[in-house]
Amino acid sequence: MTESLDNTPPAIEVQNLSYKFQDGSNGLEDVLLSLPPNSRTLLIGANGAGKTTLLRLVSGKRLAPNNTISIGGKDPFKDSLEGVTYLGVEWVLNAIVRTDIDVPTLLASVGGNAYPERRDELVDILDIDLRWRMHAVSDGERRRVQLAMGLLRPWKILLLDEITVDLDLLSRSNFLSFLKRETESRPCTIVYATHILDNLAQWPTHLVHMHLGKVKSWGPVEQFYDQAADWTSENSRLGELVLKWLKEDLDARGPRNGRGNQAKTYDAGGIGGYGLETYTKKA
Ligand SMILES: Nc1ncnc2c1ncn2[C@@H]1O[C@H](COP(=O)(O)OP(=O)(O)OP(=O)(O)O)[C@@H](O)[C@H]1O
Repeated sequence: MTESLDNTPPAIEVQNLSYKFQDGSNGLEDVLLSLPPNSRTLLIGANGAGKTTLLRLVSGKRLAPNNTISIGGKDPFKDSLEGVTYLGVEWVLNAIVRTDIDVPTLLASVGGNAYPERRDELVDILDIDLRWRMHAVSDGERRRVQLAMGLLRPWKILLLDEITVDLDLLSRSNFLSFLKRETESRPCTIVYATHILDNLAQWPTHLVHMHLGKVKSWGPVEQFYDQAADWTSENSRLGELVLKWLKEDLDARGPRNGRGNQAKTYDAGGIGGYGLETYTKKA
């Protein structure tokens, strides 16, 4: 049965969520989260921390144990919720956006004509040329069309699994501003897993820090920024916080393949400066 989230505040509640993959390995361990309606959450963690696993479970694409995930009071897997949009790798790889097809046809195929104002706004914000043919566009242009397709229907929950890597800085900034306006103007909630923190410091309302399938810390962003009050700018504050988390996580995880030298961290001279020239090995 497909249910709609129309009359429910889009809160995401996760309780005692543990998940094992088919091969028996641990995916998630005892995850607890409570993300309020209209929040914008950044999901932070090193490669392999469990971000995609969590997003796929929350989206209802994978079956989670009973009573562990609730979206607006409903189970996203059992109720196959309408209004939950998950944009991740499978969606990015969809072959249709590489065929010789024009943009208006593509947008119409995902319901664009039912939401003409949203369609036109997205075309504008993502700077899409309606004359493009999809087999002959750049990766970033293709991604912009895909984003317009993915965001067209007015979702209530948006789960983004790093899908902005191909966007130039201005397109990404416009896209993130659009998402922020959405959460400020209608009942909807966003969780965004990303490694790219440029110009993101003002964006999130909440942070979730994952490591080895566990949520190490989560909460309103102010809580974390308070801990980092002495950092100079907003951007370096978020960047430095995440760099600190990832270094701690690497230390906690320990060496791979039984070799000590692979788990060392390198001081890049501060994230704000992108000090690639000043790498110094730490013990
Ligand atoms: N189907 C699977 N079976 C077994 N292990 C898996 C499976 N899918 C993922 N994993 C493992 O689960 C862990 C978490 O993977 P996941 O894709 O959730 O990480 P992530 O935080 O999204 O990483 P990234 O930042 O690289 O996208 C990884 O160690 C991965 O190897």
